[in-house]
Amino acid sequence: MTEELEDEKLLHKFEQIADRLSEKGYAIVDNFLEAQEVRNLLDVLTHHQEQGTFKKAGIGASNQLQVDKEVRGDYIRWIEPQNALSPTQVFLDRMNEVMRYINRTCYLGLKDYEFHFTVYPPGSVYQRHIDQFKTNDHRKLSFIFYLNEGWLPEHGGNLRLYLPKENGEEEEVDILPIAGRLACFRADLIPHEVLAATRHRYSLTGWMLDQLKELTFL
Ligand SMILES: O=C(O)CCC(=O)C(=O)O
Ligand SMILES: [Fe+2]
Repeated sequence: MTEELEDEKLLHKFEQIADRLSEKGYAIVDNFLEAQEVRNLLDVLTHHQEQGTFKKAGIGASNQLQVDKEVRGDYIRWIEPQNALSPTQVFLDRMNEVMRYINRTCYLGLKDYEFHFTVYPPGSVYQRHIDQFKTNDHRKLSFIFYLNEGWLPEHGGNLRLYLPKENGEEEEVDILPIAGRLACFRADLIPHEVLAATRHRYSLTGWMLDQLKELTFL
């Protein structure tokens, strides 16, 4: 593929994200990275797992950490951009481009982002929640990038969004966590949950913030 055509395709993906976010409050884009780039990210995740650096995820802001298996069963490892391995850097660079594009078109005033690697063991869930902390509302957009090759509907593990409708009811949207798929939604508006899967479910999860990360404790 020529470089120009590649740029055009990428721009189209950014447009899709921005348009769908402003129209519907969520967006799904497939093949957000090349298949090989997705595989490289899964290799990095596996490497971090072998290092034993994943931790059981908690609920709420870090200073009121609570670990509750019923509510949330995933394991996470935060990314430190300054120490990121090159496949992770490729992902972060792409997210940076997304952030700049969204800022030019959606005026959300995004200033920074934070991401972690995520593993849901078989049978684990994340019960219905929204991603904005009560004590810290700097998370504007939520992003999940899935790394699961050969994922089939019978494996379960959907991300289920509950979209508010005008009549006060909700519309459910189910999203399979397939390799190369990026899901994003308004962190302040859209309740969602992760359903149990029969396989390990791998992803990168993160947020775009309207404040620099090092200031979000303010
Ligand atoms: O993995 C997903 O599909 C969603 C994860 C999620 O909701 C969260 O980490 O807050
Ligand atoms: Fe969430």
